[in-house]
Amino acid sequence: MKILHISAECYPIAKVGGLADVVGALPKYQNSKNVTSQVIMPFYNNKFTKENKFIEEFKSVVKLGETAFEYRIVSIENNTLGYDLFLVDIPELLFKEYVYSNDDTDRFLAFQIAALDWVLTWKKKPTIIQCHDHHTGLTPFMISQSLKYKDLNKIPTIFTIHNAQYQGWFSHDKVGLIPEFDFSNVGLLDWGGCINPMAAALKCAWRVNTVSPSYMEELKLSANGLEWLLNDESAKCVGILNGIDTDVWNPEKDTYLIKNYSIKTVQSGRNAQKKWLCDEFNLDFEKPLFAFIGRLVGEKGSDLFPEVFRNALINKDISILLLGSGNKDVEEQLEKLKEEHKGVYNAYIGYDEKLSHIIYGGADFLLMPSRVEPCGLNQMYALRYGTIPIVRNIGGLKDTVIDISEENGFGICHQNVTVSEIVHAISRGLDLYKNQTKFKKIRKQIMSIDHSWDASAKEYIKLYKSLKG
Ligand SMILES: Nc1ncnc2c1ncn2[C@@H]1O[C@H](COP(=O)(O)OP(=O)(O)O[C@H]2O[C@H](CO)[C@@H](O)[C@H](O)[C@H]2O)[C@@H](O)[C@H]1O
Repeated sequence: MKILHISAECYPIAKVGGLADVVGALPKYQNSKNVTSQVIMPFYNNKFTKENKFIEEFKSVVKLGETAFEYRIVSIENNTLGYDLFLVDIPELLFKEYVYSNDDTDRFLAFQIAALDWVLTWKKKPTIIQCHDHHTGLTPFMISQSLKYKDLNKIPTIFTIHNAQYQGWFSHDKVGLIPEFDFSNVGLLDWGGCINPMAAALKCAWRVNTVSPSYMEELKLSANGLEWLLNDESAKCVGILNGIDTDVWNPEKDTYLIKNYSIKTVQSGRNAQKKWLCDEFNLDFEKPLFAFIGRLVGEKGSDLFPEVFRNALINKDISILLLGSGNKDVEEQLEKLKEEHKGVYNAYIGYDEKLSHIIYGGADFLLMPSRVEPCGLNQMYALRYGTIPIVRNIGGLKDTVIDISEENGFGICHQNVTVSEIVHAISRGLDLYKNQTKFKKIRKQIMSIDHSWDASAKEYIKLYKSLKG
Protein backbone atom coordinates (compact mmCIF):
# COMPACT_ATOMS: atom_id res chain seq x y z
CA MET A 1 0.00 0.00 0.00
CA LYS A 2 1.47 3.36 -1.03
CA ILE A 3 0.12 6.51 0.63
CA LEU A 4 0.95 9.98 -0.66
CA HIS A 5 0.44 12.79 1.86
CA ILE A 6 0.02 16.22 0.33
CA SER A 7 0.51 19.17 2.66
CA ALA A 8 1.64 22.81 2.94
CA GLU A 9 3.69 22.07 6.09
CA CYS A 10 5.91 19.25 7.29
CA TYR A 11 8.33 19.30 10.24
CA PRO A 12 11.32 19.83 10.10
CA ILE A 13 11.11 21.31 6.60
CA ALA A 14 8.56 24.04 7.25
CA LYS A 15 6.46 24.50 10.38
CA VAL A 16 3.88 27.10 11.33
CA GLY A 17 1.94 24.95 13.78
CA GLY A 18 0.68 21.49 14.62
CA LEU A 19 -0.06 20.49 11.00
CA ALA A 20 3.70 20.28 10.38
CA ASP A 21 4.25 18.06 13.42
CA VAL A 22 1.62 15.59 12.24
CA VAL A 23 2.70 15.41 8.59
CA GLY A 24 6.33 15.12 9.70
CA ALA A 25 5.66 12.19 12.02
CA LEU A 26 2.70 10.09 10.86
CA PRO A 27 4.40 8.84 7.63
CA LYS A 28 7.43 7.67 9.59
CA TYR A 29 5.25 5.54 11.86
CA GLN A 30 3.26 4.24 8.90
CA ASN A 31 6.47 3.14 7.18
CA SER A 32 7.28 1.01 10.18
CA LYS A 33 3.94 -0.76 9.73
CA ASN A 34 4.24 -2.17 6.23
CA VAL A 35 2.79 0.86 4.52
CA THR A 36 4.88 2.98 2.17
CA SER A 37 4.13 6.53 3.11
CA GLN A 38 5.47 9.55 1.23
CA VAL A 39 5.05 13.31 1.54
CA ILE A 40 4.82 16.00 -1.12
CA MET A 41 5.00 19.68 -0.13
CA PRO A 42 6.12 23.05 -1.50
CA PHE A 43 9.78 24.05 -1.78
CA TYR A 44 10.04 27.22 0.31
CA ASN A 45 13.00 29.56 0.70
CA ASN A 46 13.86 28.69 4.30
CA LYS A 47 16.58 27.36 6.59
CA PHE A 48 15.89 23.73 5.65
CA THR A 49 16.09 24.25 1.90
CA LYS A 50 19.21 26.39 2.33
CA GLU A 51 20.98 23.78 4.44
CA ASN A 52 20.16 20.66 2.39
CA LYS A 53 21.07 19.38 -1.05
CA PHE A 54 18.36 18.22 -3.44
CA ILE A 55 18.07 15.88 -6.40
CA GLU A 56 15.89 16.75 -9.37
CA GLU A 57 13.22 14.06 -9.95
CA PHE A 58 11.08 15.74 -12.58
CA LYS A 59 10.88 18.95 -14.55
CA SER A 60 7.94 20.44 -16.39
CA VAL A 61 5.62 23.40 -16.77
CA VAL A 62 2.51 23.92 -14.68
CA LYS A 63 -0.43 25.87 -16.07
CA LEU A 64 -2.47 28.09 -13.80
CA GLY A 65 -5.24 29.32 -16.08
CA GLU A 66 -3.47 30.95 -18.99
CA THR A 67 -0.16 31.40 -17.18
CA ALA A 68 2.58 28.80 -17.37
CA PHE A 69 5.24 28.36 -14.65
CA GLU A 70 8.34 26.23 -14.88
CA TYR A 71 8.69 23.81 -12.01
CA ARG A 72 10.72 20.88 -10.69
CA ILE A 73 10.06 18.11 -8.24
CA VAL A 74 13.05 17.50 -6.00
CA SER A 75 13.94 15.04 -3.25
CA ILE A 76 16.52 15.37 -0.46
CA GLU A 77 20.01 14.05 -1.19
CA ASN A 78 20.63 12.41 2.20
CA ASN A 79 17.18 11.71 3.51
CA THR A 80 17.08 10.58 7.16
CA LEU A 81 13.42 11.55 7.76
CA GLY A 82 12.06 8.00 7.69
CA TYR A 83 9.87 8.59 4.60
CA ASP A 84 10.32 9.82 1.02
CA LEU A 85 9.90 13.54 0.76
CA PHE A 86 9.21 15.35 -2.51
CA LEU A 87 9.17 19.12 -2.85
CA VAL A 88 7.43 21.09 -5.56
CA ASP A 89 9.69 23.91 -6.65
CA ILE A 90 7.80 26.64 -8.50
CA PRO A 91 10.29 29.50 -8.04
CA GLU A 92 7.88 32.28 -8.94
CA LEU A 93 5.11 31.16 -6.59
CA LEU A 94 6.36 28.92 -3.81
CA PHE A 95 10.01 29.82 -3.20
CA LYS A 96 9.22 32.40 -0.48
CA GLU A 97 10.45 32.92 3.07
CA TYR A 98 6.90 32.49 4.35
CA VAL A 99 4.51 29.54 4.22
CA TYR A 100 1.24 31.51 4.22
CA SER A 101 0.39 34.93 2.85
CA ASN A 102 -2.40 36.68 0.98
CA ASP A 103 -1.60 35.09 -2.40
CA ASP A 104 -2.23 31.56 -1.13
CA THR A 105 -5.04 30.73 -3.58
CA ASP A 106 -2.76 30.85 -6.62
CA ARG A 107 0.26 29.42 -4.81
CA PHE A 108 -1.41 26.35 -3.36
CA LEU A 109 -3.55 25.72 -6.42
CA ALA A 110 -0.41 25.68 -8.58
CA PHE A 111 1.24 23.43 -5.99
CA GLN A 112 -1.59 20.90 -6.17
CA ILE A 113 -1.76 20.96 -9.98
CA ALA A 114 2.02 20.52 -10.28
CA ALA A 115 1.93 17.61 -7.81
CA LEU A 116 -0.93 15.87 -9.67
CA ASP A 117 0.67 16.48 -13.08
CA TRP A 118 3.71 14.65 -11.75
CA VAL A 119 1.70 11.80 -10.21
CA LEU A 120 0.07 11.31 -13.63
CA THR A 121 3.50 10.27 -14.93
CA TRP A 122 4.08 7.63 -12.21
CA LYS A 123 4.08 4.04 -13.43
CA LYS A 124 2.89 2.73 -10.06
CA LYS A 125 0.33 5.22 -8.81
CA PRO A 126 -0.31 5.86 -5.08
CA THR A 127 -2.89 3.56 -3.50
CA ILE A 128 -4.38 6.50 -1.60
CA ILE A 129 -3.81 10.25 -1.58
CA GLN A 130 -4.25 11.91 1.82
CA CYS A 131 -4.77 15.69 1.75
CA HIS A 132 -4.20 17.85 4.81
CA ASP A 133 -6.32 20.96 5.43
CA HIS A 134 -7.78 23.44 2.95
CA HIS A 135 -4.49 24.26 1.21
CA THR A 136 -4.76 20.84 -0.45
CA GLY A 137 -8.55 20.66 -0.38
CA LEU A 138 -9.02 21.02 -4.15
CA THR A 139 -7.06 17.84 -4.82
CA PRO A 140 -10.04 15.48 -4.26
CA PHE A 141 -12.14 17.67 -6.57
CA MET A 142 -9.50 17.81 -9.33
CA ILE A 143 -8.82 14.07 -9.14
CA SER A 144 -12.49 13.23 -9.45
CA GLN A 145 -13.57 16.00 -11.85
CA SER A 146 -10.76 17.48 -13.95
CA LEU A 147 -10.58 15.89 -17.37
CA LYS A 148 -6.80 15.76 -17.42
CA TYR A 149 -6.70 13.66 -14.23
CA LYS A 150 -9.03 10.96 -15.61
CA ASP A 151 -6.27 8.39 -15.03
CA LEU A 152 -6.19 9.23 -11.33
CA ASN A 153 -9.89 9.18 -10.61
CA LYS A 154 -9.89 5.65 -9.19
CA ILE A 155 -7.38 6.63 -6.49
CA PRO A 156 -9.24 7.04 -3.19
CA THR A 157 -8.68 10.37 -1.44
CA ILE A 158 -8.76 11.14 2.27
CA PHE A 159 -9.17 14.66 3.56
CA THR A 160 -7.82 15.33 7.04
CA ILE A 161 -9.21 18.34 8.88
CA HIS A 162 -6.63 19.80 11.24
CA ASN A 163 -8.52 23.04 11.57
CA ALA A 164 -11.93 23.83 10.07
CA GLN A 165 -11.83 27.53 10.96
CA TYR A 166 -9.76 28.30 7.87
CA GLN A 167 -11.34 27.07 4.65
CA GLY A 168 -9.39 28.78 1.85
CA TRP A 169 -12.40 30.66 0.37
CA PHE A 170 -11.95 32.43 -2.98
CA SER A 171 -14.14 34.01 -5.60
CA HIS A 172 -15.73 32.17 -8.53
CA ASP A 173 -13.87 34.67 -10.75
CA LYS A 174 -10.88 32.41 -10.31
CA VAL A 175 -12.62 29.18 -11.33
CA GLY A 176 -10.67 29.27 -14.61
CA LEU A 177 -7.49 28.48 -12.67
CA ILE A 178 -8.79 24.98 -11.94
CA PRO A 179 -8.01 22.47 -14.73
CA GLU A 180 -11.02 21.98 -17.01
CA PHE A 181 -13.94 19.97 -15.66
CA ASP A 182 -17.57 19.35 -16.57
CA PHE A 183 -18.99 22.75 -15.59
CA SER A 184 -22.34 21.27 -14.58
CA ASN A 185 -20.46 20.03 -11.48
CA VAL A 186 -19.24 23.48 -10.42
CA GLY A 187 -21.57 23.21 -7.42
CA LEU A 188 -19.10 20.78 -5.86
CA LEU A 189 -16.71 23.71 -5.41
CA ASP A 190 -19.24 26.10 -3.99
CA TRP A 191 -20.30 26.83 -0.45
CA GLY A 192 -22.15 30.02 0.40
CA GLY A 193 -21.54 31.69 -2.97
CA CYS A 194 -17.79 31.29 -3.21
CA ILE A 195 -15.30 28.55 -3.94
CA ASN A 196 -14.57 26.82 -0.65
CA PRO A 197 -11.70 24.28 -0.89
CA MET A 198 -12.55 22.73 2.46
CA ALA A 199 -16.20 22.25 1.49
CA ALA A 200 -15.13 20.86 -1.89
CA ALA A 201 -12.91 18.36 -0.08
CA LEU A 202 -15.75 17.32 2.24
CA LYS A 203 -17.92 16.67 -0.80
CA CYS A 204 -15.34 14.97 -3.05
CA ALA A 205 -12.96 13.03 -0.77
CA TRP A 206 -13.75 9.36 -0.28
CA ARG A 207 -13.23 9.72 3.47
CA VAL A 208 -12.87 12.66 5.84
CA ASN A 209 -11.23 12.60 9.23
CA THR A 210 -10.62 15.03 12.03
CA VAL A 211 -7.64 14.82 14.38
CA SER A 212 -9.68 13.79 17.42
CA PRO A 213 -13.04 12.05 17.91
CA SER A 214 -14.56 14.87 20.00
CA TYR A 215 -13.69 17.50 17.38
CA MET A 216 -15.61 15.55 14.75
CA GLU A 217 -18.73 15.64 16.93
CA GLU A 218 -18.24 19.32 17.78
CA LEU A 219 -17.90 20.25 14.09
CA LYS A 220 -21.34 18.90 13.40
CA LEU A 221 -22.63 21.63 15.72
CA SER A 222 -20.17 24.42 14.94
CA ALA A 223 -17.83 24.43 11.95
CA ASN A 224 -17.60 28.00 10.69
CA GLY A 225 -20.50 27.46 8.29
CA LEU A 226 -19.85 23.82 7.36
CA GLU A 227 -22.01 22.15 10.06
CA TRP A 228 -24.77 21.11 7.71
CA LEU A 229 -22.32 19.70 5.17
CA LEU A 230 -20.51 17.70 7.84
CA ASN A 231 -23.77 16.24 9.06
CA ASP A 232 -24.74 15.38 5.52
CA GLU A 233 -21.41 13.66 4.85
CA SER A 234 -21.16 12.06 8.29
CA ALA A 235 -21.23 8.48 6.94
CA LYS A 236 -17.72 8.95 5.53
CA CYS A 237 -16.38 10.92 8.51
CA VAL A 238 -14.31 9.66 11.42
CA GLY A 239 -12.18 11.15 14.21
CA ILE A 240 -8.65 9.81 14.74
CA LEU A 241 -6.62 11.23 17.61
CA ASN A 242 -3.18 12.59 16.70
CA GLY A 243 -0.10 11.10 18.25
CA ILE A 244 3.25 12.69 19.01
CA ASP A 245 6.65 11.93 17.55
CA THR A 246 8.42 10.38 20.51
CA ASP A 247 11.77 10.48 18.66
CA VAL A 248 11.59 14.27 18.53
CA TRP A 249 9.70 14.78 21.80
CA ASN A 250 11.75 12.74 24.21
CA PRO A 251 13.19 14.45 27.31
CA GLU A 252 15.88 11.77 27.52
CA LYS A 253 17.31 12.69 24.11
CA ASP A 254 15.95 16.13 23.20
CA THR A 255 18.97 18.14 22.05
CA TYR A 256 17.18 21.45 22.65
CA LEU A 257 17.02 20.83 26.40
CA ILE A 258 19.50 22.31 28.88
CA LYS A 259 19.72 18.91 30.53
CA ASN A 260 18.17 15.60 29.52
CA TYR A 261 16.10 13.67 32.00
CA SER A 262 13.93 10.59 32.50
CA ILE A 263 11.14 9.76 34.95
CA LYS A 264 13.85 8.75 37.43
CA THR A 265 15.76 12.03 37.11
CA VAL A 266 12.73 14.25 36.55
CA GLN A 267 13.35 16.51 39.54
CA SER A 268 16.93 17.52 38.70
CA GLY A 269 16.25 17.56 34.95
CA ARG A 270 13.24 19.82 35.19
CA ASN A 271 14.95 22.05 37.75
CA ALA A 272 17.73 22.68 35.22
CA GLN A 273 15.28 23.89 32.54
CA LYS A 274 13.27 25.92 35.06
CA LYS A 275 16.40 27.59 36.39
CA TRP A 276 17.48 28.49 32.85
CA LEU A 277 14.03 29.91 32.09
CA CYS A 278 13.94 31.91 35.34
CA ASP A 279 17.42 33.35 34.73
CA GLU A 280 16.65 34.16 31.12
CA PHE A 281 13.26 35.73 31.81
CA ASN A 282 13.86 37.22 35.24
CA LEU A 283 11.39 35.01 37.11
CA ASP A 284 11.44 33.52 40.61
CA PHE A 285 12.50 29.88 40.62
CA GLU A 286 10.59 29.17 43.86
CA LYS A 287 7.21 30.10 42.44
CA PRO A 288 5.14 27.72 40.30
CA LEU A 289 5.64 28.58 36.66
CA PHE A 290 2.56 28.69 34.38
CA ALA A 291 3.29 28.85 30.64
CA PHE A 292 1.55 29.22 27.31
CA ILE A 293 3.00 28.26 23.91
CA GLY A 294 1.14 28.87 20.70
CA ARG A 295 -0.48 31.06 18.15
CA LEU A 296 -2.09 34.19 19.61
CA VAL A 297 -5.48 33.78 17.97
CA GLY A 298 -9.08 33.72 19.15
CA GLU A 299 -9.27 29.91 18.94
CA LYS A 300 -6.58 29.63 21.60
CA GLY A 301 -8.39 32.13 23.89
CA SER A 302 -5.38 34.45 23.70
CA ASP A 303 -7.42 37.68 23.62
CA LEU A 304 -8.27 37.01 27.28
CA PHE A 305 -4.65 36.57 28.35
CA PRO A 306 -3.90 40.18 29.37
CA GLU A 307 -6.85 40.24 31.76
CA VAL A 308 -6.33 36.65 32.92
CA PHE A 309 -2.65 37.30 33.69
CA ARG A 310 -3.39 40.59 35.50
CA ASN A 311 -5.94 38.81 37.72
CA ALA A 312 -3.88 35.68 38.29
CA LEU A 313 -0.85 37.75 39.29
CA ILE A 314 -2.63 39.85 41.91
CA ASN A 315 -1.03 38.01 44.84
CA LYS A 316 2.23 37.53 42.98
CA ASP A 317 2.62 33.97 44.24
CA ILE A 318 2.98 32.49 40.74
CA SER A 319 5.02 33.27 37.60
CA ILE A 320 3.76 33.32 34.03
CA LEU A 321 5.79 32.91 30.84
CA LEU A 322 4.34 33.14 27.34
CA LEU A 323 5.80 32.14 23.97
CA GLY A 324 3.74 33.01 20.94
CA SER A 325 2.84 35.34 18.14
CA GLY A 326 -0.26 36.26 16.18
CA ASN A 327 -2.81 39.00 16.75
CA LYS A 328 -0.88 42.29 16.83
CA ASP A 329 -3.15 43.94 19.38
CA VAL A 330 -2.79 41.01 21.79
CA GLU A 331 0.98 40.97 21.19
CA GLU A 332 1.18 44.66 22.12
CA GLN A 333 -0.86 44.20 25.28
CA LEU A 334 1.25 41.25 26.33
CA GLU A 335 4.42 43.28 25.75
CA LYS A 336 3.05 46.16 27.85
CA LEU A 337 2.22 43.82 30.69
CA LYS A 338 5.93 43.15 31.16
CA GLU A 339 6.42 46.62 32.67
CA GLU A 340 3.52 46.17 35.11
CA HIS A 341 4.60 42.73 36.33
CA LYS A 342 8.38 42.63 36.34
CA GLY A 343 9.79 39.51 38.00
CA VAL A 344 6.56 37.51 37.81
CA TYR A 345 5.60 37.71 34.15
CA ASN A 346 7.49 37.64 30.89
CA ALA A 347 6.81 36.90 27.24
CA TYR A 348 8.73 36.11 24.09
CA ILE A 349 6.67 37.35 21.19
CA GLY A 350 7.81 35.30 18.23
CA TYR A 351 8.48 31.74 17.19
CA ASP A 352 11.28 29.76 18.82
CA GLU A 353 11.40 25.97 18.56
CA LYS A 354 14.24 25.54 21.08
CA LEU A 355 12.58 27.75 23.67
CA SER A 356 9.33 25.82 23.30
CA HIS A 357 11.11 22.57 24.18
CA ILE A 358 12.75 24.14 27.24
CA ILE A 359 9.39 25.46 28.40
CA TYR A 360 7.79 22.01 28.07
CA GLY A 361 10.74 20.77 30.14
CA GLY A 362 10.72 23.47 32.79
CA ALA A 363 7.30 25.05 33.32
CA ASP A 364 5.18 23.50 36.06
CA PHE A 365 1.87 24.01 34.25
CA LEU A 366 0.87 24.56 30.62
CA LEU A 367 -2.19 26.71 29.89
CA MET A 368 -4.50 25.82 26.99
CA PRO A 369 -7.79 27.70 27.42
CA SER A 370 -8.79 27.02 23.78
CA ARG A 371 -12.16 27.99 22.38
CA VAL A 372 -11.56 25.44 19.62
CA GLU A 373 -8.95 22.67 19.74
CA PRO A 374 -9.11 20.06 16.98
CA CYS A 375 -6.58 17.91 18.80
CA GLY A 376 -3.84 19.94 20.43
CA LEU A 377 -0.33 18.59 20.53
CA ASN A 378 1.03 20.90 23.23
CA GLN A 379 -0.81 19.10 26.03
CA MET A 380 0.65 15.79 24.85
CA TYR A 381 4.18 17.24 24.70
CA ALA A 382 3.61 18.72 28.17
CA LEU A 383 2.53 15.32 29.54
CA ARG A 384 5.58 13.60 28.13
CA TYR A 385 7.88 16.23 29.64
CA GLY A 386 6.12 16.24 33.05
CA THR A 387 4.32 19.59 32.78
CA ILE A 388 0.76 19.49 34.11
CA PRO A 389 -1.79 20.68 31.52
CA ILE A 390 -4.54 23.16 32.42
CA VAL A 391 -7.04 22.87 29.61
CA ARG A 392 -10.48 23.81 28.50
CA ASN A 393 -12.65 20.70 28.16
CA ILE A 394 -12.99 20.67 24.37
CA GLY A 395 -11.94 18.75 21.25
CA GLY A 396 -8.73 16.79 21.59
CA LEU A 397 -8.11 18.33 25.02
CA LYS A 398 -11.24 16.60 26.25
CA ASP A 399 -10.00 13.33 24.73
CA THR A 400 -6.55 13.48 26.36
CA VAL A 401 -6.77 15.21 29.77
CA ILE A 402 -8.59 13.95 32.89
CA ASP A 403 -9.21 16.38 35.73
CA ILE A 404 -7.45 15.70 39.06
CA SER A 405 -10.83 15.50 40.78
CA GLU A 406 -11.53 12.25 38.90
CA GLU A 407 -10.05 8.80 39.43
CA ASN A 408 -6.50 8.70 38.02
CA GLY A 409 -6.89 12.33 36.96
CA PHE A 410 -3.73 14.28 36.16
CA GLY A 411 -4.71 17.64 34.72
CA ILE A 412 -6.88 20.63 35.45
CA CYS A 413 -9.93 21.14 33.25
CA HIS A 414 -12.40 24.01 32.95
CA GLN A 415 -15.65 24.15 31.00
CA ASN A 416 -15.78 27.69 29.65
CA VAL A 417 -13.37 30.21 28.19
CA THR A 418 -13.92 33.10 30.59
CA VAL A 419 -11.43 35.13 32.59
CA SER A 420 -12.84 33.91 35.88
CA GLU A 421 -12.78 30.20 34.93
CA ILE A 422 -9.22 30.39 33.64
CA VAL A 423 -8.05 32.29 36.72
CA HIS A 424 -9.82 29.74 38.91
CA ALA A 425 -8.09 26.89 37.05
CA ILE A 426 -4.74 28.61 37.66
CA SER A 427 -5.52 28.88 41.37
CA ARG A 428 -6.32 25.13 41.41
CA GLY A 429 -2.87 24.63 39.89
CA LEU A 430 -1.33 26.72 42.65
CA ASP A 431 -3.10 24.58 45.29
CA LEU A 432 -1.80 21.43 43.65
CA TYR A 433 1.73 22.87 43.58
CA LYS A 434 1.54 23.53 47.32
CA ASN A 435 0.88 19.81 47.84
CA GLN A 436 4.34 18.78 46.59
CA THR A 437 3.81 15.05 47.29
CA LYS A 438 0.75 14.91 45.04
CA PHE A 439 2.30 17.28 42.49
CA LYS A 440 5.40 15.13 42.09
CA LYS A 441 3.38 11.92 41.93
CA ILE A 442 1.24 13.29 39.12
CA ARG A 443 4.32 14.51 37.29
CA LYS A 444 5.70 10.98 37.15
CA GLN A 445 2.30 9.56 36.24
CA ILE A 446 1.89 11.84 33.21
CA MET A 447 5.37 11.18 31.88
CA SER A 448 4.49 7.54 31.40
CA ILE A 449 1.26 8.12 29.42
CA ASP A 450 1.74 6.78 25.89
CA HIS A 451 0.60 9.18 23.18
CA SER A 452 3.03 7.95 20.55
CA TRP A 453 1.78 7.57 16.99
CA ASP A 454 1.66 3.77 17.20
CA ALA A 455 -2.02 3.48 18.09
CA SER A 456 -3.17 6.28 15.77
CA ALA A 457 -1.04 5.09 12.83
CA LYS A 458 -2.89 1.76 13.12
CA GLU A 459 -6.25 3.60 13.04
CA TYR A 460 -5.22 5.29 9.79
CA ILE A 461 -4.19 1.97 8.29
CA LYS A 462 -7.61 0.59 9.20
CA LEU A 463 -9.14 3.55 7.37
CA TYR A 464 -6.93 2.94 4.30
CA LYS A 465 -7.89 -0.73 4.25
CA SER A 466 -11.58 0.16 4.34
CA LEU A 467 -11.00 2.09 1.10
CA LYS A 468 -9.14 -0.64 -0.70
CA GLY A 469 -12.21 -2.86 -0.32
N1 LIG B 1 5.65 30.65 19.12
C1 LIG B 1 5.98 29.38 19.05
N2 LIG B 1 7.26 28.98 19.19
C2 LIG B 1 7.59 27.67 19.12
N3 LIG B 1 6.72 26.68 18.88
C3 LIG B 1 5.44 27.02 18.72
C4 LIG B 1 4.99 28.36 18.79
N4 LIG B 1 3.65 28.39 18.58
C5 LIG B 1 3.28 27.11 18.39
N5 LIG B 1 4.34 26.29 18.48
C6 LIG B 1 4.36 24.84 18.29
O1 LIG B 1 3.42 24.55 17.24
C7 LIG B 1 2.72 23.36 17.56
C8 LIG B 1 1.27 23.76 17.84
O2 LIG B 1 0.53 22.66 17.77
P1 LIG B 1 -1.05 22.60 18.12
O3 LIG B 1 -1.51 21.26 17.71
O4 LIG B 1 -1.26 22.90 19.54
O5 LIG B 1 -1.70 23.80 17.35
P2 LIG B 1 -2.18 24.30 15.90
O6 LIG B 1 -3.36 25.10 16.26
O7 LIG B 1 -1.08 24.96 15.20
O8 LIG B 1 -2.57 23.03 15.02
C9 LIG B 1 -3.76 22.53 14.41
O9 LIG B 1 -3.40 21.23 13.91
C10 LIG B 1 -2.93 20.36 14.92
C11 LIG B 1 -2.45 19.08 14.24
O10 LIG B 1 -3.50 18.30 13.79
C12 LIG B 1 -3.98 20.12 15.98
O11 LIG B 1 -3.41 19.35 17.02
C13 LIG B 1 -4.49 21.45 16.54
O12 LIG B 1 -5.55 21.24 17.45
C14 LIG B 1 -4.93 22.34 15.38
O13 LIG B 1 -5.41 23.60 15.85
C15 LIG B 1 3.41 22.76 18.75
O14 LIG B 1 4.47 21.98 18.33
C16 LIG B 1 3.94 24.02 19.48
O15 LIG B 1 5.00 23.73 20.34
